Amino acid sequence: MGEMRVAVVGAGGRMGKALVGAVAEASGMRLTGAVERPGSDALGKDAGDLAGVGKLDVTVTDDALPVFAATDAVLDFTAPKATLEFAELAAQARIVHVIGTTGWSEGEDEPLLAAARHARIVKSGNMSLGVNLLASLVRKAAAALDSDYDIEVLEMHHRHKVDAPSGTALLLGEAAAEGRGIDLAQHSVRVRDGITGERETGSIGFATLRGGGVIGEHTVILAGGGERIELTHRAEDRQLFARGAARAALWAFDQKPGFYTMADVLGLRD
Ligand SMILES: NC(=O)C1=CN([C@@H]2O[C@H](COP(=O)(O)OP(=O)(O)OC[C@H]3O[C@@H](n4cnc5c(N)ncnc54)[C@H](OP(=O)(O)O)[C@@H]3O)[C@@H](O)[C@H]2O)C=CC1
Ligand SMILES: O=C(O)C1=N[C@H](C(=O)O)C[C@H](O)C1
Repeated sequence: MGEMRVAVVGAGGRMGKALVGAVAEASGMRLTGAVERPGSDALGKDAGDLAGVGKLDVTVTDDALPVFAATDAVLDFTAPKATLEFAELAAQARIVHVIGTTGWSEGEDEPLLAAARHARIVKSGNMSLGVNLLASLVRKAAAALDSDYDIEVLEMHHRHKVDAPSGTALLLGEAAAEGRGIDLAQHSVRVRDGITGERETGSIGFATLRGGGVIGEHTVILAGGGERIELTHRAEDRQLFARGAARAALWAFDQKPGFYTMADVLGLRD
């Protein structure tokens, strides 16, 4: 194979710009398309200039169809509604669709399973090696410690983040639930307010902080009688996620159509 052709959707966003930078610096791929929504200020601009990495001769467009028809992979960190639309196009074009979008409501991402019959989808709430390794550690810790150890997931992000709990917090909560052999949806406590009553044994709690420019910080706490274990990841640069997405695209190119996660890409499935 020659260089892989890669397009970025949401190219004017925080992650979109980081993704354009990651594709530009990666070997084995080149940027061939950049998409934003109709009305965006980014339309008509050069994607490289917009990302601060110099001209790449790729103009940002709102017409996704021809972009998808002329690319091998799409990197998509946008919003759930947009990602579902892009998934249909990626399935029609039978290409790789790397999805970092978070903020999915219960069942909303199910159409992605149908799209994965034709596309190679890699979806994860966090594309970093560190968080996916952390998820393995959380699964092990939750399996090793019984429900005398209360599990809480704490996260902090920048003031612009629109969804909570973060995709990463949910991924870590899933890992804890898997370790415990329970269903997260049945045992999660996502908000506490007022007279909540005592903590229910075996529940998995979530707490959300928002402020400033924090890229992403997550701690899983296992609190027992007389001791507390805390497993923490701190992201210091968005490029971490963008490089992970580029790596996922290269990996997925050689796979059959299907639905994959970063644990598959990184060989971390236990
Ligand atoms: N999995 C991971 O590793 C990571 C995931 N994320 C997730 O990525 C997503 C984006 O985050 P972030 O970059 O900070 O957010 P931004 O709001 O900065 O970027 C999202 C971009 O997508 C654009 N967009 C929305 N709808 C469409 C559409 N229909 N067509 C084309 N473009 C569209 C937005 O345009 P406009 O602003 O004009 O609406 C915006 O430019 C979030 O869900 C976030 O949680 C973030 C970091 C890491
Ligand atoms: O919105 C963000 O910024 C991030 N979102 C992802 C999430 O919801 O977990 C990943 C990362 O923490 C940054």
